[in-house]
Amino acid sequence: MANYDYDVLYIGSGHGTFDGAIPLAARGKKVGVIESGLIGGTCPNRGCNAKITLDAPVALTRLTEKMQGIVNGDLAINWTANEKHKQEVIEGLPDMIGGLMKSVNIDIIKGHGTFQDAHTVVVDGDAKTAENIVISTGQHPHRLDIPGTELAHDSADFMNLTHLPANITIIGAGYISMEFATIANAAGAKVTVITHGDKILRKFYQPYVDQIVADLKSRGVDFISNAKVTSFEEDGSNFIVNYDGGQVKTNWILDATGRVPNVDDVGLDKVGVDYSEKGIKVNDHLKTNIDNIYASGDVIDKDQPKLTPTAIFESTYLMHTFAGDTTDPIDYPEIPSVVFTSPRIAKVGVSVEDAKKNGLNTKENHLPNDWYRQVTKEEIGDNTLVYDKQNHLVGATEISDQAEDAINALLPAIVFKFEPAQLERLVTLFPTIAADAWGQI
Ligand SMILES: Cc1cc2nc3c(=O)[nH]c(=O)nc-3n(C[C@H](O)[C@H](O)[C@H](O)COP(=O)(O)OP(=O)(O)OC[C@H]3O[C@@H](n4cnc5c(N)ncnc54)[C@H](O)[C@@H]3O)c2cc1C
Ligand SMILES: NC(=O)c1ccc[n+]([C@@H]2O[C@H](COP(=O)([O-])OP(=O)(O)OC[C@H]3O[C@@H](n4cnc5c(N)ncnc54)[C@H](O)[C@@H]3O)[C@@H](O)[C@H]2O)c1
Repeated sequence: MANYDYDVLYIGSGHGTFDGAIPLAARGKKVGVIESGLIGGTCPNRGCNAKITLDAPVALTRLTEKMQGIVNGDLAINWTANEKHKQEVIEGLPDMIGGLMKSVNIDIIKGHGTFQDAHTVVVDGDAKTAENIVISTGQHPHRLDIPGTELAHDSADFMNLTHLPANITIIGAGYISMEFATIANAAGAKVTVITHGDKILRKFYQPYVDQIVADLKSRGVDFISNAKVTSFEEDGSNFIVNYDGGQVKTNWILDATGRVPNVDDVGLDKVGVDYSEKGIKVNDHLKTNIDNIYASGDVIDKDQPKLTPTAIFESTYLMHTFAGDTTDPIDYPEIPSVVFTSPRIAKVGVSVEDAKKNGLNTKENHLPNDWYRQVTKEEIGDNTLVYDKQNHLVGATEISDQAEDAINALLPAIVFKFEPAQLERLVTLFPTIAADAWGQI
């Protein structure tokens, strides 16, 4: 067998890599990780962790708003202090993740990796060879191809703002648009959202999305729908967003029109790896069309949501493959997703739409009728539970302040198809959101 530098070499150090690479190296495999940016990739440095830190005061102000009269006094978010706190929370993460890698003798190779051949990746002129290579290069923000596109900013720029612009215009109607519209509005910015269709958060249950949009509108967020943005212009120190039906003057533009897989500049054509604009094509073993080259995380062209838990599941699956634990194909469980608006919308499993199409039973609950949600005077809250013909819970979606935790609590029953007798043995703490999600309260 050829003498390679590594058993497994990963390009990229995000969740698509490190959750699997660390236990793999701990089991004695020689592992290398190439990273051109911050160790840990998007989620810790400019994604989930940063975003949820900025969101925490939003959730707090929403709670105190509802409790006015019981607690007195308005709260205001100090943006500059919030951004600084976010930075304090995340700035140690690359060293922490890098430290975990080094503790199991993973070589961290700083620089941009490109394939030279199927077993060789070159980083700044240095060739690194490996028996197996995992492409885990993630995605980057999509930018509108219009005049003045360079005047807009992306999600990372938003989270690094040390001062909040008075007026922000957001293009797009997905996760980033809705989460950042919520955060910016709560911190005092005038927010306008421009969408090219009339569907917001199109992958989430629309009656719940409508409630989020109505709430944001009541808080002063403007929505301009069915608008094709045609250009951005400078207007002194401000900007103009031109669209087919008019224009918006603004201090700051966020282009939130999606993310694009990092498939360029990796040398994929050189080694003949198949890919498209949706990402790298893999089989049910996460293997590309080249025998020893795999892919993991957001860069894969897949039906599963491009989220951190999916990337963790894939890197863990590849760890078991490379360690020799399994030759089975990957078997994805139901993967939950949540949009961290305030309130949140979360979901897992069979959607309400599919349930209705397929004649499955659905049970709708209006949560403000539930005493536990009355504790915090929750006003916006609904969930729909979906049951199969044998009465197993197979899907759930919820809009509420703690929808993410409610869905997490229901997850085991959905993934493992718990029987009623098993449910009886699940004794949850009381009173808690997990108990409430099960209808035990
Ligand atoms: C604003 C935002 C908020 C998000 N919030 C959530 C959330 O709340 N929950 C959730 O589950 N998901 C969230 N996500 C998605 C989540 O961040 C991604 O699904 C996850 O980070 C994917 O991990 P990955 O390892 O596939 O890619 P990444 O984390 O993007 O890692 C890829 C790494 O590869 C490196 N790289 C690329 N090309 C090369 C090369 N040629 N050589 C060397 N290195 C290279 C990059 O520098 C990067 O560090 C969010 C994303 C964004 C942008
Ligand atoms: N809570 C979370 O888990 C979370 C939060 C943020 C981001 N993410 C991840 O990051 C990804 C990227 O987020 P995102 O919000 O940028 O993408 P998205 O795919 O959720 O939304 C993109 C939006 O841009 C619109 N759009 C696309 N092209 C356009 C055009 N030419 N003009 C106008 N609008 C256009 C789409 O219709 C859509 O509304 C998500 O898909 C998700 O995988 C997850």
